[in-house]
Amino acid sequence: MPTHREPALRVAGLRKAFGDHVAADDIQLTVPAGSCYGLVGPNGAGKTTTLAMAVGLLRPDAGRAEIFGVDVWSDPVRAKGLIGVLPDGNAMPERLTGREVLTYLGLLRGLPHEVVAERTGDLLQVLELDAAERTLVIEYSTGMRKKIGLAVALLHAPRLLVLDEPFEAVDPVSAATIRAILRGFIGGGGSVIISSHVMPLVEQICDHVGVISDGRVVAAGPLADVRGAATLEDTFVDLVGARPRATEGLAWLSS
Ligand SMILES: Nc1ncnc2c1ncn2[C@@H]1O[C@H](COP(=O)(O)OP(=O)(O)OP(=O)(O)O)[C@@H](O)[C@H]1O
Repeated sequence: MPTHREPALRVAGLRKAFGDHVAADDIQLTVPAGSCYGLVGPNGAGKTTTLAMAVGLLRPDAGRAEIFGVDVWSDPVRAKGLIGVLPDGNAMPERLTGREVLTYLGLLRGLPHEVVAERTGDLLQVLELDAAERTLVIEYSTGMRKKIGLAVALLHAPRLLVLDEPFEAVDPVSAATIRAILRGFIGGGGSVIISSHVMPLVEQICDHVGVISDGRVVAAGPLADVRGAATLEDTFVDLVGARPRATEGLAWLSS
């Protein structure tokens, strides 16, 4: 039986290879309940692969993942009921309006009609998607897609939000709205994991951080412990190895 003392997410020994390429290798992460956890790493480091395995979207070659103590792979229905996921790429019904998407997915999750209607109205308003009431998702901008994805993730009032690049392609005003929603969610007892490349943002909203490089966790823990006296950006570059490329190779750019 899960208890409040269980971590929001615990993964151990997670591994995934695509052909010869090991995208995630022996990943260990613990996300304390009530925390905002930033998963950072360079392009192709394995963040999306790790999160997809952690939430039951991608079957690992080895290892386990637990949400509040519930095993994602042996008890998927219970585990998935505890989480709201904003996946990378975000596939969703496209020929529906935002309101229709939320209504459809809310009813599919078994929420009562009046609850779906109330929450849908609230989410569209708070995320400022209500002005695009007649717009189909297929016509949404990338930032609007992130926002409707976040609304879908929040709709069933999960205990843990897992958000892959929630701020990518989102304008500063919408980013501030999303940050406020996440703060409110954590203030209400929720837990959040976000993957991001934007270190100042992770530093601003996260209290824990995990750094992934080449499919491995190279640092993890409370933000203050991981970054020490430096900025997260500097720590990150130190940990993953700065690889500045000589610009002489682009000499043709100089006039
Ligand atoms: N379905 C797949 N088939 C083959 N290779 C894959 C697949 N998914 C991911 N990979 C590879 O696994 C590695 C890790 O990818 P992943 O998307 O997890 O990285 P990431 O840290 O999320 O990167 P980014 O920040 O660029 O989104 C990359 O080398 C990627 O090319």
